Amino acid sequence: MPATPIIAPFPATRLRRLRRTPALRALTAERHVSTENLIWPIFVTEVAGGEGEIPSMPGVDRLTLDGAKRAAERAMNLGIPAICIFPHSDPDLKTEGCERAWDPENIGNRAIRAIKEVAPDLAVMTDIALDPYNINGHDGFVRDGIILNDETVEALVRMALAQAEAGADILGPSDMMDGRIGALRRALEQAGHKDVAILSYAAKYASSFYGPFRDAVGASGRLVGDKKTYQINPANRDEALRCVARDLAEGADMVMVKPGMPYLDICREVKDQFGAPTYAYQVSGEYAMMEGAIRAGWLKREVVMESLLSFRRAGCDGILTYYAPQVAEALAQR
Ligand SMILES: NCc1[nH]cc(CCC(=O)O)c1CC(=O)O
Repeated sequence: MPATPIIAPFPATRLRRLRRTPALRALTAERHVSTENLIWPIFVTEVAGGEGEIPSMPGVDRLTLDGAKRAAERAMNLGIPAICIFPHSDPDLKTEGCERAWDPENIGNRAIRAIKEVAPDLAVMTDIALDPYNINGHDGFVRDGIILNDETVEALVRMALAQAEAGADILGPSDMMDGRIGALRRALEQAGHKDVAILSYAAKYASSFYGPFRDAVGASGRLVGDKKTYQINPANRDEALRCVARDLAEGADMVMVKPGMPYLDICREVKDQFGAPTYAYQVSGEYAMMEGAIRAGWLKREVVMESLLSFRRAGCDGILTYYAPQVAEALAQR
């Protein structure tokens, strides 16, 4: 933007001139959403009968391993560049020690390999946090009600190495422990995974908008307490910027703001201050709000594209959204 926008007084300036026809509006559109901007989060289950629609996320299914392969093929055919895997793990195999988190045969790692088989060019992103494998639903180890930082970071490193070994392209640490990015980056270098990217959930807030996601991965009933001792207070902006600065300094390649729509100010600020590849996560609760209202007939489906444009306007390079395949299909039909 020029420092002083030049604007002649009315009637020389009539801003409506450029809004008059679709062609003029297209010519003057400042931002676009394209398929290349999308990352598609999917839920993969290993529980027999665990597949099917997630009640609080109508239109989103938990997938079997075969379903995940089909989703990957669909993403590839649509031109969606990346898919992000969230495991719905067997509740009987969740433990306090979270050992399954770094098991090469856990459902997340099996899904990475299965997807790479059918869609080798699709970027596969993962989630790094202990919650899918933790008996108490937290992202870190719990001792006497306290979430342990340093012990958790060691486990996250093991988890990350297993994911890199399985073929992940982008690792997504979503745990909010301190020092994890540096520890992950060092371990990846040492293990020869020099080109595995880290998309840090750098500005991740302690949000109630994650509710439907916790239903989807089967963590809702388990979570003891809340995540406020590690995720950011929604009141804070400076702290989020310090988190992003810290994660970039420790070796993150890309950064994320999460949730999305209630935190657009943070997206803009992060992009302006750091100029790094910046992503927003349009989380499960945002999906549920829009989809619920659309299905009730209270909002039109156009709100989806409008919401995605808001991220582009706020400076995001891409968006993790459950709407990715739908939006890609709509864009392909234009
Ligand atoms: N590590 C957990 C994780 N990874 C992504 C999400 C939320 C995604 C969504 O709501 O769509 C969460 C939930 C949480 O922190 O409790």
